[in-house]
Amino acid sequence: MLEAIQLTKTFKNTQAVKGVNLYLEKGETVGLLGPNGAGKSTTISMLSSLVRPTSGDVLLKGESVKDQPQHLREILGVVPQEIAVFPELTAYENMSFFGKIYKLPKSELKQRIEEVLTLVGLEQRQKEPVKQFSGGMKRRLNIAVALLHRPEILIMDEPTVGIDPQSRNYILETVKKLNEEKGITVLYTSHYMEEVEFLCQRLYIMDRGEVIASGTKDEVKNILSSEHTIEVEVEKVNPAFIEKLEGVPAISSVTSLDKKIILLAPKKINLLEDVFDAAKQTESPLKGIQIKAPTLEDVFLHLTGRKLRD
Ligand SMILES: Nc1ncnc2c1ncn2[C@@H]1O[C@H](COP(=O)(O)OP(=O)(O)OP(=O)(O)O)[C@@H](O)[C@H]1O
Repeated sequence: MLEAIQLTKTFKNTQAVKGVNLYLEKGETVGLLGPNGAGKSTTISMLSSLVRPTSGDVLLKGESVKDQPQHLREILGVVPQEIAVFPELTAYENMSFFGKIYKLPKSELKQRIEEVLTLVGLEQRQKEPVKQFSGGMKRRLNIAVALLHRPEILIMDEPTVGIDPQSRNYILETVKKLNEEKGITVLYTSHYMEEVEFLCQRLYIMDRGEVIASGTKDEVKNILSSEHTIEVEVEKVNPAFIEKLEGVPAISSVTSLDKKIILLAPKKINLLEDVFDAAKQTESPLKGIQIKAPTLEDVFLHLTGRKLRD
């Protein structure tokens, strides 16, 4: 339905996006995952025709949107990261303002506003000025604005950052409902692995401007299917201990995070003895050891050497 072909964006000296390919099939919810600065917002701005690519193209139903972004805008709803509503106006007045911009017929406007405000759970609060809303309520209103013109595709840029858990759950449930009941195709940008796990059928992982892994959730986890993760808890990370572990041939990656050292190694190999030996030789007291199946978070760690939320 919507496809990015070798999208690239360079800002002065920064190559924010470096040849990204991705696609959305009708009816899917797709996750775009990556840490801050990975290039997610720039990618979706190009996908939505808000930013012109340095090179590459965006295809809607197989046709380039470069010279005709209007058709894309008609069927696309974009929920930006920043809240883009007027604080002095009520929720209803905000919706009415954007409805007029979208040129919704007057006869339809009132009913449509009520429909979308109900969808995001704000129908009871529609007469209140937005400045009285919590951060989560403002974000829900932001989503309502994007839905006003009945888009077929919804692109959401980290819609749950910095809000209370209740609003977050509400937003996640709303996105699920929009996809499952209304058939809206969703591209959901996030740096929360668990949100993508809950919502999406497929995902793209971006880092430093590039897609570094993609596929269904299982396909991405299978990148590490023959590996297991060993989490070693320590009182203090001792560089000599890390160095010793890095010297163990069977360990494919060693990452230290706070007071945890995360090791990846083939499932067949029992590493416990090597870990205990390394700890003893470097006089590093251990607080605990856990062996786990890899998660999407581990895949990210393995591919980049960093945690998603550094
Ligand atoms: N208008 C701009 N001018 C210059 N550099 C920019 C501009 N927009 C983005 N960048 C840079 O491009 C890179 C990618 O930024 P982008 O906002 O796309 O990442 P992101 O993955 O969405 O991160 P975040 O979660 O922080 O929004 C960053 O290094 C950023 O500083």
